[in-house]
Amino acid sequence: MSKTFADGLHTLEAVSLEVAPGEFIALLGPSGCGKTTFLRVAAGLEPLSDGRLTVKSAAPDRPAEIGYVFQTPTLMPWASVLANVRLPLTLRKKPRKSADAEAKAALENVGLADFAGALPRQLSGGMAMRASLARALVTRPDLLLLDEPFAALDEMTRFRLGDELMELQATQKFTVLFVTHSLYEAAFLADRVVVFSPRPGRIIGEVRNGAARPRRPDYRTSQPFQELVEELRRLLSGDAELSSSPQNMS
Ligand SMILES: Nc1ncnc2c1ncn2[C@@H]1O[C@H](COP(=O)(O)OP(=O)(O)OP(=O)(O)O)[C@@H](O)[C@H]1O
Repeated sequence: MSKTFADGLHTLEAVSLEVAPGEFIALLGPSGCGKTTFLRVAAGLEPLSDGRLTVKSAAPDRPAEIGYVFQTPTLMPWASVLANVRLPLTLRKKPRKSADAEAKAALENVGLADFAGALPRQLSGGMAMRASLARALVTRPDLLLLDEPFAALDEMTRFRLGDELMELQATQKFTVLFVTHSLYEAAFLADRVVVFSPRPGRIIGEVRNGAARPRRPDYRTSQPFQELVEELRRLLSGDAELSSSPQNMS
């Protein structure tokens, strides 16, 4: 698929990617190469200029369900955490009682069961991101799109949320497209890291990580992990804007 915006900006060029159900894909690339645009196209928020993109549903009787997590949690500040997480179900006209039950279960899955009645401003950054994740998962999506979800968080919280995301995916089996600037985060989380060129974004390579998932935190200090990061660094070398310093390790 390719994407050129109305103002003529050619953003994605002949991107071809096939993703298997349950696969965890990390998208890496220099700033402005079109990673967010790629997610927006996948979510149906942005039309394509050329080519096609299909998201298949796991169930034959309904269209594919897609969840989207943004870099900032984008919670409604006036509504409780429960109401925020319930929102996608409310928009689907799900009866209140079952919507509440499902939203509570989603909050429990992300460790926020005790904060259902809290307002977003009462949450830490990591907790707000957990609530955002619960809101995206409450519809049980086939495909979860995450756009640098942990970028604004401190390093320990990034580590913890990465571990938790991996656990959630292991039990709920959704497919993931995860945009990040951190090669460490990509190498830790993904089955496959797809690397984009500078704009117009093309796929210039991909690195597979066959380590069993969910990976334990100590995988981050293992030799295979370090080698994978090096391979990614080599693939990206020359991309000055790509952050690859150890403090971004996740
Ligand atoms: N609606 C739009 N109209 C015109 N240009 C746009 C639009 N949305 C994004 N762009 C441009 O497309 C290019 C790619 O943007 P995009 O946000 O997809 O890149 P990115 O790889 O996610 O960047 P970053 O890593 O900095 O978040 C940028 O130059 C951006 O300004």
